[in-house]
Amino acid sequence: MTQRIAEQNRDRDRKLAEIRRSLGTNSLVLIGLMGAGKSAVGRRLAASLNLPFTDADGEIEEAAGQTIGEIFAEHGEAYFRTGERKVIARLLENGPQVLATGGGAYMDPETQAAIKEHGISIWLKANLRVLMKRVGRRDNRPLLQVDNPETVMKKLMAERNPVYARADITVESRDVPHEIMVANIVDALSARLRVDGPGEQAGDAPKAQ
Ligand SMILES: Nc1ncnc2c1ncn2[C@@H]1O[C@H](COP(=O)(O)OP(=O)(O)OP(=O)(O)O)[C@@H](O)[C@H]1O
Ligand SMILES: O=C(O)C1=C[C@@H](O)[C@@H](O)[C@H](O)C1
Ligand SMILES: [Mg+2]
Repeated sequence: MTQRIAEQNRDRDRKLAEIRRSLGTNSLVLIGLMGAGKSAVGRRLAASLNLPFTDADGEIEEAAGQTIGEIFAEHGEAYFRTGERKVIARLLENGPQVLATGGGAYMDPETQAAIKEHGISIWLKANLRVLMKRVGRRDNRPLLQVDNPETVMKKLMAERNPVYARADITVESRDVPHEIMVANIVDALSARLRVDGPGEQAGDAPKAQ
């Protein structure tokens, strides 16, 4: 039994090292709807890979000196999207890292192209029930500050899921411990590496070291 656990640990460490090596200067970029777990799971994924973690929403707030709610209220969504595009383009220069994007970021064609060039995109795909349960915990998401947030979420799912589906990797975001989500992402990345080889993971930046 102890031997089996030791073997599993070795297998996991081997996968983590392979992923880390294959990235070169590219980033692992988490995309998906509000509540998918990009921030919470991304932070733990970065820790497992011994990589820096960056949260685009946090960086936007820092650059603006305002919360996302304040930016939406004072300047509107279009202004937020322009800032988001610029901040993510800048952050993508800082790989290797795990980068959690805001829910709408991947909908922007320029951002999508930049992610393709500098990273591996990972869609955390969750169903409506899971998302609504999670976003109910906080009121920091301006798009959901409406009378019927579930109607908005359904509309966003219909609009965005076909676009998120272009991601390099899709991982189902379920109500399981965050560490299980990390293991699922590591397995998906590792499987993709085996299919594509270490040199085919993302855009033009150097991959293997
Ligand atoms: N696998 C999971 N199981 C249970 N709860 C989770 C899981 N993943 C995330 N959560 C919880 O759901 C909530 C929302 O997650 P998180 O903030 O990471 O979402 P997000 O994708 O970053 O959303 P946003 O686009 O709004 O930033 C958090 O309280 C988080 O701890
Ligand atoms: O899904 C969205 O459009 C958003 C998600 C959040 O991460 C924030 O980026 C902001 O609240 C907008
Ligand atoms: Mg987040």
